[in-house]
Formats: sequence, C-alpha cells, structure tokens
Amino acid sequence: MSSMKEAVTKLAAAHPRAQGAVYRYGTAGFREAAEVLDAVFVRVGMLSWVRALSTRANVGLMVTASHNPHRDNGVKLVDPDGGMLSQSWESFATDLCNAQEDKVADVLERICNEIGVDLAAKTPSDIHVFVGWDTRTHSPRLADLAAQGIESVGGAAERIGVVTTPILHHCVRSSNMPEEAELASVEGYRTKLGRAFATLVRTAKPSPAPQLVVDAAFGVGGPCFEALLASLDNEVRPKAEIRNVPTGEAAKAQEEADKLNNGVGAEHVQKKLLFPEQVPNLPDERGVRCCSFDGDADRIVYYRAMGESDSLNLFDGDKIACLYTYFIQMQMAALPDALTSGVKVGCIQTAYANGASTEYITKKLKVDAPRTKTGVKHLHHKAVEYDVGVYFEANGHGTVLFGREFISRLREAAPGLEDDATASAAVETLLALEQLINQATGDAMADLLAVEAILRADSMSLDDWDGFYTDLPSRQLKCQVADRTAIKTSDDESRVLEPASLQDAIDSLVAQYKSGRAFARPSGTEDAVRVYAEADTSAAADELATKVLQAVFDHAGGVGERPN
Ligand SMILES: CC(=O)N[C@H]1[C@@H](OP(=O)(O)O)O[C@H](CO)[C@@H](O)[C@@H]1O
Ligand SMILES: [Mg+2]
Repeated sequence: MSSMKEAVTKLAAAHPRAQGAVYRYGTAGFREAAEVLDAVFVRVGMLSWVRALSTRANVGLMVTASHNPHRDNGVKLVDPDGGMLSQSWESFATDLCNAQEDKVADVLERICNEIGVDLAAKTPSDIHVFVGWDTRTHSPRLADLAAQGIESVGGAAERIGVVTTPILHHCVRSSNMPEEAELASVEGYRTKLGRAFATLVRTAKPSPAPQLVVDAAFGVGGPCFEALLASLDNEVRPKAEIRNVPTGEAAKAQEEADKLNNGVGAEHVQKKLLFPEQVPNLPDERGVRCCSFDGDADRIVYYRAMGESDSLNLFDGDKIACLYTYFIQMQMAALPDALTSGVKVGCIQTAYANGASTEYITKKLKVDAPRTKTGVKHLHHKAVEYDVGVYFEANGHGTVLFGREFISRLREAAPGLEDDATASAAVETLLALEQLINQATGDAMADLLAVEAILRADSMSLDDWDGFYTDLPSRQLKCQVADRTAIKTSDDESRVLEPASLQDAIDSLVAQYKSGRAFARPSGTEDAVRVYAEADTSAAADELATKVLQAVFDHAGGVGERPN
C-alpha cells in the first residue's frame, strides 16, 4: 500500500462516520449536527485538494452552517472562480463521505482516475486550499480536520482564520486572477471594498450619513464588519452601530453560542417577519434603518419600524435586487449607445420572489426576470448568461455579476469620455460597483456598503426605495415529514410532482384565494418541508400557507403534531 493510501485510510479510520449516518450534499454543501461531521471534514478536505489539482488553481473550504442553530455545522466548497463547487462534483463528495472507512482511499482513487488526476505526481508548490471558519465553538476543530484531510493527500491548506463566507470566496477568486492576486487576503478584501465604496460615495452629493443599526446575529459578521468599518476612511464611513456581536470571551462562549441565529439574524427577520432582539430599540429608533446579517454574513435584509404600531417594514432580497437593477439601468441610460448596444441586463429570482417585485422588474424597469431553483448556485449559473446579471433570493442572498467583456469595454471607453461628464460618471460608478459588489457570491457586508452608496448617490430615502412597489402579503412556514426526499418537484420548484395528490390539494387551495400562489418543496439545508404562500391580504396569505402546510403534513407523512 502506498504511504498516501495508508495516510488516507488511517485518517478515515481515526474519524469514522457517525453510526447510521447518510450524508447528503444539500443546497449549500453538507450541513448536519456538528458532532457527526468529523468524517465529512477529513474527506472533503481530501476532495478539495483533488479539485485544486484537477483545476490547477486555488480552491476554498468554509466551515459554517450559516443560518442554522449553533448545534449544527457544515462545509461549503469554493471553486477557483470563487463560485460554489461545480455541481458535477457533488456526487463525488457524497460518494466519498458515505464510503466505508477502509474504502475511502479506493473511492478517492476512482474519482482521481475518472477526472485524470494523479495524486502521486509531484505536488505543485503554487496552489493551495484556503480554509476559513466561522465563530461556532466547534468550527476551529472541524477546520483542523479538513486541513488534516488536505495534508493527508499531499495538499497545502492555507488557514485564513475566522472569516465570513464571502471573504473566503473573495480570497479564492482573487488569488486565481493575476491582476488581483495581491488582494487575496482579509486585508485585501477590506482594501478593495474600501476603495470602491469611497469612489461611489465621493461622486454623491455631500449629505450626512444616516444612522444605521446592524444586527450581526451573534455570527461571524460581527467581528468582521467591525474590522471593515474601522478600516474605512472617516470621511465616508457609514454611521453604523453593530449589535448582537459575540464578544469572543471564553466565559461567555456557551451563552453566545446559544444566541447565534436565535431570535436574531436575517433568516429570523425575513421568514418570521419579526424584529430581532435589540434591533431597533423602540420607541427611540422608530423609523431608523436597520439591517440583519445571517450567521456567516452572506445574506442581508433591511427593515425599519413604521408607524404607531411599529410594524416591520421589510426590504428583503427582492427589494435589494430591485434597487440594484434600477440603479444600474440608470447608469446604462447615461452611457452612449456604443457602450450599451447588445448589453444584456437581467435580474434572476426564485419561486420565493414576491410577485410584486417581478412585476416591477419586468414591467417598470423592462428587464428580464427569469426564475431558477432555490440555492444561489442555480441563480449564479443563470446570471452569468447576462452582461450584468443581478441575482437575489428573497432571503437576502445575492449579488450582481458583471461580465468581463462589458467591464473591459467600460474601462477602455473611460479615457475618451472626459468631455461627457454624465457618461464619464456613469462609467466610473459601474466600475466601482463591480469592485464593491462581491463577484463570487452574496455578501452581506459588501451589499450593505453598496446599498448605502446607492441610496446616497441617488439621494434616495427609505420611503423612495420602499415606494418601488408594495409586496404582496406572503407567509412562509415549514414542517417535518418522515422522508422529505420522497417529495419531488418540477425544475423551478413551483409544483410538486410526487406525491401527485399533494399538488392536487395545493391547486384546489390556491384556487380559493384572490391573487393566490403557493408551493411546497423539501429544504436542502434542514430536515423540513417549506411552504410559501401569497395572497391579497396578510390574513389570507397566512391562512393559505397554513392550509398548504396541513396538506403537506397529510399527503407527505408529517411527523409530530399536525400544524394548525
Ligand atoms: C427558502 C430559503 O430561504 N431557502 C434557503 C435555504 O435553502 P433550503 O434548501 O430552502 O433549506 O438555505 C440556502 C443556503 O443558505 C439558501 O440558498 C436558500 O435560499
Ligand atoms: Mg449564509
């Protein structure tokens, strides 16, 4: 047996799979209770190095379970372009993680043979796997297991420490681009965002920065955003106060771990339509703009408390997407035809997008709004078909991808536009947006700065932004069933194909509600079936959602108490 094979087998045996566990590659990678993940981490560590070798480039591995409770952890694998692991590799990851301990080396060999990688060949010295982790108490240990997996197959792990998921994506992407390689670090990330943000703010009419309260969900976004804010020039720094930040003190570790994503964070606000703890402090902060990150800071939603009843006025991912699309279209309109001819702008959504947002994008802005399956990997793949591809999930996960060709066109045209101040400013703005908005993945911190910069540049108030359109009332619920994988949906997830009786039930419920729309799909990140419903009033949306949830429970083997 070769020494590498021996090392792999030894490591796999030292960190066996949990008894009875079947690991599934979900919407964003593996995600389970932290204590059953040891085997997954050593194995995905190995696989990440094979991916690096097969692409001859740096890749990344992030330890996080994002918006899940603290008991869970997970892994997100990042490809050389900064995107999520190619879907064609997901089955390799699944096979490797579910292999018997003494078969791990064989499965790895089979994968290597299939893709033409020779693990025994001389190790290239210039590539590595970036490993980052969030603030969960078990994350450093799992990151270490991943690094051991990488090293067991002769690979190099570059530990970048406690970072948000988007910082890790940034490092991977930049490190593989010669012109950006010097920015492939946490400091480089801050430098890049700081520069672009300052450019955008300086082109705006001077106005005092509005008060902003940030809920960091007791996740990794707290310390990372504090550091980013501190690195910005005084002159442009947003007046942001960050709350729900873990202190990092050992004595408070458990207490703060319990608070992670618990009654705080983007998921709580967007799904439950409730304010998080501490944000805003009412009644003093009535009307103040607030935003929430999720646990690994790749999502953001804005909101404020409105009126005497302090109701929640939400600016979700759809509204952020509309703000971006509106602002980009405005810059496009200021460019000479030669620069925009043939340029395609699109705004990609999922079935969770509020119907009113889709109508605003297609009818008001006259921009394409195709829909894909849930999960940013699907949105991302569609967005690259456009020269400017805005994509967002309603939950606040999204970004804007600028095509290389369009950016080169803008860069080349810039010097010749000096006599046309409007066009020149629009080019500068678009180029700065491309630098600020994460080109690899949704990024709460980058999106916060981009939203703030756009609102300032366009002298827009929250009322103006809110007035783009009024959300159709909607409600999201979830329940557990015996086997959620038994539920099969159509490609865009808007219809259940199996069990057929469930879709029949949903159809007949939807027909009873004005402007009704509803669908159910198995979650890829939680052991739950999710239900979404829209109708003409909040009460009707709530009722429709509940009835559809009951239908799921009845037709798909609900467990526990029937929802009512
Ligand atoms: C309705 C919803 O918000 N679903 C989320 C959630 O996926 P599910 O497959 O629905 O659990 O987590 C994903 C990863 O963070 C995110 O991409 C997606 O939008
Ligand atoms: Mg997340």
